[in-house]
Amino acid sequence: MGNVESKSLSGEQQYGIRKLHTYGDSPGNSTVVKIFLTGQAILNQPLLNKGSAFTKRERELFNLCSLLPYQVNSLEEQTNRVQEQFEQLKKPILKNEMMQIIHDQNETLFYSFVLRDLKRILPIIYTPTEGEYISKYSQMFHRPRGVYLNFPESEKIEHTLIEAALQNGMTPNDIDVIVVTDSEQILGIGDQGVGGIAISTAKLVLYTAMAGINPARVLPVVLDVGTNNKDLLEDPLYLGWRHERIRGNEYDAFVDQFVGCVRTQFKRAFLHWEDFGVDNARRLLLQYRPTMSTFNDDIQGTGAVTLATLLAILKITGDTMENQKFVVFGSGTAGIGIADQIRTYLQVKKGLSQEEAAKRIWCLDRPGLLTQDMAQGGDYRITNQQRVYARHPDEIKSWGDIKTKHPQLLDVVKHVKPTVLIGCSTVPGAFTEEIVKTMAEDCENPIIFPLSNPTHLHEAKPADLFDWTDGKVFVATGSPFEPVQYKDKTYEIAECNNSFVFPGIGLGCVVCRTKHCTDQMIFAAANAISECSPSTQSKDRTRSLLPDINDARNVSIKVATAVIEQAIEQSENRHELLIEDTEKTVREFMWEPKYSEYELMQ
Ligand SMILES: O=C([O-])CC(=O)C(=O)O
Ligand SMILES: [Mg+2]
Repeated sequence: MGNVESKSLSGEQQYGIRKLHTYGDSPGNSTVVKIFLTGQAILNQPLLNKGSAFTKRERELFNLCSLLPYQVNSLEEQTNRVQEQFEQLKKPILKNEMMQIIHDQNETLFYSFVLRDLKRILPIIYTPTEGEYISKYSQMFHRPRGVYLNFPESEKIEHTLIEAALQNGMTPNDIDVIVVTDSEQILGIGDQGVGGIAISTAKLVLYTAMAGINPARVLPVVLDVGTNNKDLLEDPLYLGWRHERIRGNEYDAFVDQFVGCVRTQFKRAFLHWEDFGVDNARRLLLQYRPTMSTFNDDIQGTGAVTLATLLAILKITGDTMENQKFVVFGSGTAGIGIADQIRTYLQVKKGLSQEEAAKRIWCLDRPGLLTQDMAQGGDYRITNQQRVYARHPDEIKSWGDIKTKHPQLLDVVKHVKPTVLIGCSTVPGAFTEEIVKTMAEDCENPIIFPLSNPTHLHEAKPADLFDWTDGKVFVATGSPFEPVQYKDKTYEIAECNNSFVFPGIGLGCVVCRTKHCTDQMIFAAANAISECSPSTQSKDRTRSLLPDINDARNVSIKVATAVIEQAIEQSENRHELLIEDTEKTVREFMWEPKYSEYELMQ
């Protein structure tokens, strides 16, 4: 990483406590930023570069006069230019590439454009286009972004992380959010090796855009522990460590070294886990959750936004969570994460026992319905987290006519008569017409969420779900979909993506410096989102079940406030805050894309 100045500084001063630039102590916008760099070096720092917006005074002060065209632009004018360039490109992947170039040149300008129409830009810089970019990472690579922690260089972990913070003009203690992936299960597209760095970057872009986390105070991290993706291993352009995935004790020690460094050096950071494989995601969360402020997006984020959408629907129908029968199709990280979130909600909020709560949830995976006899050996290895939902064989016997070894989705729908069907299977088209019609026969308001990502992996298309249920369905999807025209009405489709919830949860945890991220805090977040549902607020089913993405910043304020209030109630806050001031404190914490004034650091 880095340039000559930072290397010599950090060498002299053991990672260099002297910063190249300083934004002041406030996480929000600083009015004056002091900078040690001049000339080209300042233009090469995307967090500092203003491009054509450097004022004449700053051009003199920092030796920039001959390095920039004469005209001085405002941020608004620069954003208009980006807009024109963006409109000229037709293919989403090219737009994505263009956005990366802007991001690497000038972060303020990047966020100014992103926030102009977040709803339109999000599918370009996030799901689904970011998935395409990740799968082509080594071919499309222009320049590095983020922190690459490579297994063969494990002795450098601490140095690399601290150096990355300094590059941003921060000390480790200033870092608010770290997103880490090991890329084993990226979205629904599996093991992507080093390319997974781009999911960490994309999630952090959302923290900044949607929740105002200062972009200088974040670190995107990939743990490159090898890859089992044959195509990548055979690709001569592949940029990651060409080695099969490290497992077992060596893997655990590497992760532990990383987390240990976060805990000891990055004391204020909220650690967000993204797209780990099913065997590691929950295990690591459970291991580290008791001792730090940490969160797994695929388990808790996806679970929380699904819960928020369900709560919004139940507010419309007047029904209750404990009355529902849930079928979860696809029992990987996200599927079991959702099941767990629903179950824990029923336990904590509705007073059900674990057994009573789990009984309301039927989970299927590749072989079919998860059953207890499956757990006693056989051809499918059921995990401990899935075991909670495994059904008693007697229940299946009572169904009689099952032709396959394990009941399939249609059998389950026929016999269970679910009210909620959730897809996390990455099996496109798995919710067939027959299955959906069977469900709708016995159910007044079928709730169907095909959540697999990206778009081409959805279990059903929203338009078909309306057709097959005579318009009775409540739908939410994992990737964005166009509104559906059914009979004389147009229905907005809610994107039930964890992007609605993680930025606000992270913001809340960071503002009050919570010791842990508890289940109660996640329920508070889900409830806050359900209260912002346009459909619920207007009692109009054609409106989206989840808030408009362009309203994301306001939603994040509500979510963060709810999280902090819950944290205070549980004495989890390390930062003293008065409940009355919470929302104001949250707002003041938030960074906005606007230029600060620059002074020379002496
Ligand atoms: O990134 C997204 O769009 C949602 C998510 O976490 C996943 O699919 O793994
Ligand atoms: Mg994910």
